[in-house]
Amino acid sequence: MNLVKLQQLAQDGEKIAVLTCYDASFASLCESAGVDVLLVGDSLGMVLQGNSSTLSVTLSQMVYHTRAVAAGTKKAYIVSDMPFGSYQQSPEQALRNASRLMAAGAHMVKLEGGTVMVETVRFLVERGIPVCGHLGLTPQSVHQLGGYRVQGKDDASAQQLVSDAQALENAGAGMIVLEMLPASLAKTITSSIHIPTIGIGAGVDCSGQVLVLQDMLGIYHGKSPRFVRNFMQGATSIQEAVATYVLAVKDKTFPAAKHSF
Ligand SMILES: Nc1nc(=O)c2c([nH]1)NC[C@@H]1CN(c3ccc(C(=O)N[C@@H](CCC(=O)O)C(=O)O)cc3)CN21
Ligand SMILES: CC(C)C(=O)C(=O)O
Ligand SMILES: [Mg+2]
Repeated sequence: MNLVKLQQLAQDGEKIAVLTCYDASFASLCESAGVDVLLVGDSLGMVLQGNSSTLSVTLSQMVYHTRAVAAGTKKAYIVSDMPFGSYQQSPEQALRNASRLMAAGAHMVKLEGGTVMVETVRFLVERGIPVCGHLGLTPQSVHQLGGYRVQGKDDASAQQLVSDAQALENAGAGMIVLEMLPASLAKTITSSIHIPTIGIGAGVDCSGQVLVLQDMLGIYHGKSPRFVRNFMQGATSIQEAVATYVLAVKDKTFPAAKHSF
């Protein structure tokens, strides 16, 4: 998989199946089950480390898990989260730290934020590092947002999110994650830009979907958000559950209305 192919899939209306992945064994399994993109997410701070937010995740931890995922795959496209504090200071800081993730095997880095990140996104992209944006519920801002809540519910914030997405695309972003937005707004954003949108709690009309692997296998220790479906129900193996997820994303049966806002 590569970015040109991902953008082609989106243009052709074929949905992109993404899962988070933190290690080589699951990376290999997800790849053989047909997952298009593996996201080494900073959600590992909650899922692997048991913290209540992603804020404590370090760059060296992201490098370690990126290496593991890269070692377990041959063809999957690997996107790695830039952790909290590793890119907000300056474009130069972001380049230095994104380079470590790329050297560890990432094909693209993801960072949270809209218009404020435009200069940084352009700086990275012009220097050869593909960048994924992340809008809506941006978990690294949880203490500012007041919890893991749906975003973009009023007209002003919805308008801001549309212009943030356009600004990220203009800056050279190759893809954008949309997290916990009303399905109608995610649809509007997706049709307002030309790069793929990957939704999580953002309805079925994004170009693709992402879930945390442990959530969709029903093995996360915390309470599952509403947008999660347990794909182990009815499956006889993890491999089959992941393959069912890929099919459900491709045929647009996931997410259903009950997983959306
Ligand atoms: N295991 C896991 N899954 C995730 O999807 C995830 C992480 N960790 N860590 C990083 C962020 C945090 N996310 C979260 C965390 C909690 C809710 C949650 O509790 N949602 C409730 C309340 C919704 C509301 O009040 O509006 C829900 O029912 O969806 C949602 C997203 C999404 N990401
Ligand atoms: C949930 C996805 C989008 C993420 O950013 C993560 O896993 O950290
Ligand atoms: Mg993340």
